[in-house]
Amino acid sequence: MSTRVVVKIGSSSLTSVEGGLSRDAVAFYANEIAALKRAGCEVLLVTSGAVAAGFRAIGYSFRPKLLHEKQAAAAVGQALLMQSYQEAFASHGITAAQILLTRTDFGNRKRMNNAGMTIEELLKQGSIPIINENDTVSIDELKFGDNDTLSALVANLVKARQLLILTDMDGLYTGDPRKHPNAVRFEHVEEITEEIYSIAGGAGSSVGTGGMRSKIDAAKIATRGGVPVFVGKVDSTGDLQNAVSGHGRGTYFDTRLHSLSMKKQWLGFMSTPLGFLKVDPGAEKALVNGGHSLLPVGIKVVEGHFQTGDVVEVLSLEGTVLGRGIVNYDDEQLRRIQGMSSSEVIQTLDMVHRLEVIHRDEWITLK
Ligand SMILES: Nc1ncnc2c1ncn2[C@@H]1O[C@H](COP(=O)(O)OP(=O)(O)O)[C@@H](O)[C@H]1O
Ligand SMILES: N[C@@H](CCC(=O)OP(=O)(O)O)C(=O)O
Repeated sequence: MSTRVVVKIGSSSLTSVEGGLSRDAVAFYANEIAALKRAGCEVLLVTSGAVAAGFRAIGYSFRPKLLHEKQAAAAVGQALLMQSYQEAFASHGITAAQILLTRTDFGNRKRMNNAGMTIEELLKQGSIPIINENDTVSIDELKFGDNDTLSALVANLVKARQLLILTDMDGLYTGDPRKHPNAVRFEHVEEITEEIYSIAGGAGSSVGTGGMRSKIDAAKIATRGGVPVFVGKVDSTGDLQNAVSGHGRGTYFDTRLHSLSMKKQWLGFMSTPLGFLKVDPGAEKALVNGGHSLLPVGIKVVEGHFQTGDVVEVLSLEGTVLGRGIVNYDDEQLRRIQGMSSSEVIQTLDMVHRLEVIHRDEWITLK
């Protein structure tokens, strides 16, 4: 069986000193990926670089800061980026395919399955799927924000054997090495704890977005879905193969012993919550530590408009996200019964299908 890997290349690894797209960098990564394919791997590429490739061509002298300028630059740059990849891969006899996705594509199972089937066919034909965020339509809640999260969702979708997030830093350090020269690198991270989050900072360069923090977010999504992750640097011939075989210059994140089902992955990382519930400490404990369902009695605040069967996010009274679940009531019913005991609920509503607001089987803890 061939090894299926997802490689994510960030803007910081693709830009020249002047801030534009580096064709040499594109050619280098195409060489590395072609070598991997020759060694029997199926490779998917998630790449940033559209803004970098397009901002000069559209007429800006600097990388734009405003959202609509970035989107316009990305629209010009995406075509140039693909042209570069197409040329680079063609020299290895590999056909490049473009796939543009947004967060809502993952929130909708049909669209997600369609993306999955297209990718499978491309891989079967030996092409390389090249994926970027669809910047034209991606704003605010539609946005992944950075391609790290996108790469993790893609890795889970295609059940990759490994996700390799390539960046300008050779892994996760105990602090951002740009600010803390004595910081030490982690070779392995077994579990992504609060402490790991606290040491991961934002983007180090003017071209990257999200920094190490968004890579940790991505590693969490992928490892919970059963895909191990490498975050590090690939800048010499053979580095990518070394990274795949466990000898890369970077940090390896291990998978959780029990990975989440696709249903729970969807619930936790791909769905779009239509409402928010704030719960008291008793309900928080029951949901997060006790493995229990959420009952009306623990609900303090109901926000948003949702129907039975929609996804809602549950927060503590202080606003910490505890998790997500599929709700058994619409928002109007829930406003009437919030804080009530089960017997009060039965007296209040004409018909009660299920007493639990969220059943434990339809819940994922995110805290
Ligand atoms: N604890 C840390 N360890 C390593 N790098 C860190 C850390 N905290 C923040 N960073 C920064 O994250 C940057 C990589 O993220 P980013 O600039 O978004 O790159 P990319 O464009 O590849 O996604 C590094 O250049 C580094 O300055
Ligand atoms: N979709 C945007 C990239 C967003 C971005 O900068 O991501 P990254 O460099 O991976 O942190 C582009 O192609 O320019």
